Amino acid sequence: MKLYAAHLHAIAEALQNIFREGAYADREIARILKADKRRGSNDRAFIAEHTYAIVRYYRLYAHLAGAEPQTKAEWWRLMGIHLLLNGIDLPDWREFKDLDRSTLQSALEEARTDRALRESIPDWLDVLGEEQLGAEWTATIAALNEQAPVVLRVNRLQADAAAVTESLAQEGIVVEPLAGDALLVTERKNLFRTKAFQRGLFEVQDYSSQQAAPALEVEPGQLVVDACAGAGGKSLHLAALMENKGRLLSLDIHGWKLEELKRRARRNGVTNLEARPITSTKIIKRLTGKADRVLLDVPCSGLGVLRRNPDAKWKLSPESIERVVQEQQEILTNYSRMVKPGGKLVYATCSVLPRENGDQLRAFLPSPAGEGWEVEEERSLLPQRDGYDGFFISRLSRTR
Ligand SMILES: C[S@@+](CC[C@H](N)C(=O)[O-])C[C@H]1O[C@@H](n2cnc3c(N)ncnc32)[C@H](O)[C@@H]1O
Repeated sequence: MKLYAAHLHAIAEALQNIFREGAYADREIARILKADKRRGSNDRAFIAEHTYAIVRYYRLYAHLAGAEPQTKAEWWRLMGIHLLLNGIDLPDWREFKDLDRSTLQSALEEARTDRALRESIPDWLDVLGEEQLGAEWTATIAALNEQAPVVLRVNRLQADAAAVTESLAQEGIVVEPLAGDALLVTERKNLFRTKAFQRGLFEVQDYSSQQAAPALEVEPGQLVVDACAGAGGKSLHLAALMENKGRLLSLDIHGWKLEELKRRARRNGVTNLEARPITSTKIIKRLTGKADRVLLDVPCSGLGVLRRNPDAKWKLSPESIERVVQEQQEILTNYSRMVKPGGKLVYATCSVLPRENGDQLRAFLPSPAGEGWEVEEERSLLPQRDGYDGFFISRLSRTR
């Protein structure tokens, strides 16, 4: 494989911004790719793939390099280590002069005996993961370091699986049916430029995440509240399941996320959705006892989606997890009031930690707010077992 210095410059710049300036990996990679319009799709794929891979294995590579990179030359050395360990021969450039594959391989063998180092995660996270998941943690964290499969959800308001498959095939993109409305993309391509995407025939959504909206068992005509709607991945799915009938209220504390949701709703042909920012407790109070269904896709550590956001492991801390656990309990306590007797609620996270998942239900049920509630279903999806993002989906019903 021929290496281009311009690509490595771009990767080094992205890494510097992610690790030293606190940039989010996905946004930084998008920015870097946009900055030079002359690049072809292979160049873009190379830059994105290797930047993500280095973010994923940053701790391990820094260990092998002997220090955390600060200068440009040190970032080049780290990239050299990554490329060599992935079987890519290095050109005779001065930045790579003292790197040798067999020396690196033996250092790697030694490092691999330490799980936190091998999986490139902070020590505190390794301790927490084992405490929370026991023997399952080793396989879970290894699976979370793999590349995520790309999955689509057919937008049933405007198409069916056959129409999406056919439209994508015309643009050279092959998909395979999974279950439900999910299609697996077998080759990485820019899906957002396709006609089918622009016409709102599908959304890109992980298979695990696609299980959340159906779990709420919505019916056309109901009043459904998506209380942590964000940019609306699950709201769009709920609208499709409601067949655009009834009322879907999409709430979030961040109005700017709802602006994105509205754009997506228009593209998806959704007509029964109202997006409202939560600016005070009034909106929740007014809905007390009114909703047939409430989805709580709560903020979480994101530990189930490390495949997609590998930089999260460097941005999380024990304190940030504590804070989010507190917020989740508050949201469950306050927002469950919106459900009417006989109604249902789904509590979901993209975390693998029981602390953010089942434990939250166990804390809620005996509390005053949990009176009259029952758990109907609880599912923990794990990447090594189920093949997709780590997710937790539970359905509760309000009996009185
Ligand atoms: C996991 S994300 C939601 C993702 C979204 N449901 C989707 O499918 O695309 C959690 C969302 O909760 C929002 N949030 C955080 N605290 C909140 C609160 N107290 N009330 C409502 N939304 C909140 C965040 O802004 C974020 O958009």
